Amino acid sequence: MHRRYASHPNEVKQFDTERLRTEFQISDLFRPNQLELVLTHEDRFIIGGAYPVTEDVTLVTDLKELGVSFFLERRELGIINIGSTGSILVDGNEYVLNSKDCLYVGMGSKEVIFKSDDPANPAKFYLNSAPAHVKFPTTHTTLAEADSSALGSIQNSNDRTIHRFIHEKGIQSAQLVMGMTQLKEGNMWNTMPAHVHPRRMEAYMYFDLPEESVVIHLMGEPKETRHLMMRNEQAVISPSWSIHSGVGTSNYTFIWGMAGDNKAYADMDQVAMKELQ
Ligand SMILES: O=C(O)C(=O)C[C@H](O)C(=O)CO
Ligand SMILES: [Zn+2]
Repeated sequence: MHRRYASHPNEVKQFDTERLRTEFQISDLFRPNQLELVLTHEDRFIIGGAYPVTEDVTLVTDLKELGVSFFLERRELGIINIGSTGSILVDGNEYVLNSKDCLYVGMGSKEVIFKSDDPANPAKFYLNSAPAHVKFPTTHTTLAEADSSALGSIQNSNDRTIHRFIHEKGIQSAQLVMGMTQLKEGNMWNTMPAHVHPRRMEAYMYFDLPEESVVIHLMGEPKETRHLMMRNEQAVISPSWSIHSGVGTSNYTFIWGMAGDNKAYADMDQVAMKELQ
């Protein structure tokens, strides 16, 4: 498991591009037949990828890092499949996930195994995990069953659909909140006007982005913004004090995951456009 440390906004002001990428950007989440995990000290959130192609992938890590006897002993897990159909075995129970389905796995689940239906069209499982203090049932939600709403407009280049999977009024969790935003063709902006939520950290993972395209991700305090060039299937950590917004050279989809003091998706402190610098 890789590790990222928490940061102070005054320190981040001094970072050059390379340091910003080292601290906040996560590349190479999906390696064939591997599990990749990054633990950030921002709310001890874990961002990961499980990519079973010709072999199954099991949720295992160096447990010394977590101080427990199995991964989900004191944690919960959210999974969204960004590939083709696959399945997840949770303590022997099989859940079939089509593209863009979500599975929540509750605290206490001992064995989690990721499988692809077809090695020629493998599943790709994106993972978010947060510490948990209570067990909630393992729950599968399809994209059609998500709590979805339209946001933005073509005039503002941000006509998009927000799909909420794990949140206050959806799949129940201890603190994990997770969903996905799809931008319609010809729309490039996400989360502008920007916001912060000092109650929760957040991670974005951009995908469905053509190879030659980038998303210019904006982070930092509203009056001290920085940017990162994001490519397909890369994630970015957003500390609770940072905005998180982006503009692509084409449309794209991204998964957002949060952890912190509440699970209220709408609890955001909006930043007025004139405030941004
Ligand atoms: O496009 C958007 O706007 C988003 O998807 C916003 C994220 O869901 C978010 O930042 C939630 O706090
Ligand atoms: Zn946010």
